[in-house]
Amino acid sequence: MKNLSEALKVYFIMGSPNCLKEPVEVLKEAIAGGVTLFQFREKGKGALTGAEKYELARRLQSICNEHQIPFIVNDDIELAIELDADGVHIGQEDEPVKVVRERIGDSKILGVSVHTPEEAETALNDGADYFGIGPIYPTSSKDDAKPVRGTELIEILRQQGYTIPMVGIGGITSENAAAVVKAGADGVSVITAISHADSPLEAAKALINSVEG
Ligand SMILES: Cc1ncc(COP(=O)(O)OP(=O)(O)O)c(N)n1
Ligand SMILES: Cc1ncsc1CCOP(=O)(O)O
Ligand SMILES: [Mg+2]
Repeated sequence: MKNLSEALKVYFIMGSPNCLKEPVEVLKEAIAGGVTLFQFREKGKGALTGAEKYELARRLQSICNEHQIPFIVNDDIELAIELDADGVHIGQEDEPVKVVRERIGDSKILGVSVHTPEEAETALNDGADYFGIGPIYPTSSKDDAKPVRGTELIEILRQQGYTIPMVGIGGITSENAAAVVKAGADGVSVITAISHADSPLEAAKALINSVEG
């Protein structure tokens, strides 16, 4: 894998509830458009469970593997271990960072959502490899999202000297992505901007262009 900061440039997150067409097609197009990292987040109304969830994860993972795109699993540590995924992403309401780091080992990527400088310090000390920060802008993809705070926390953490890779998340589009990177993020993570686009390929390309400036 290239370095993590590069891999976080355009981080596509998706599960079947986010897709207007076949998830496999959406992911293939997003990869053709240049996304650099993928998170399997099978969550929300109509989300698959059990064998169906496992099967979809496996199919999406094999597409990622074919294209050397790291495959990250959201929340479900069991699934990540079973699939030998490249990493996991957890939030403050998920299993503790320390426990997850022990379970997945040092060679896997561990992403953690942080909303305050205190959470950032703890997550870093407990083994996080990158921070997910948001919602930066209003989002309709997460019912229990915290209040929107713009790019403030990214700026604060960079001012405090944090060098850990960071991505912004929440309501990010090709129109506002550049501001997130300007604030100090290594990249942007998006669901809708790609999964609901008429052309996920063109949407991914536009995001890459905005992030690269
Ligand atoms: C890259 C990235 N950042 C933040 C999140 C949100 O994680 P979390 O707070 O655990 O919420 P859920 O996604 O589990 O609903 C993320 N998934 N990815
Ligand atoms: C998972 C998550 N965590 C904070 S906002 C969000 C949803 C991001 O989705 P979108 O890119 O569609 O706003
Ligand atoms: Mg979570």
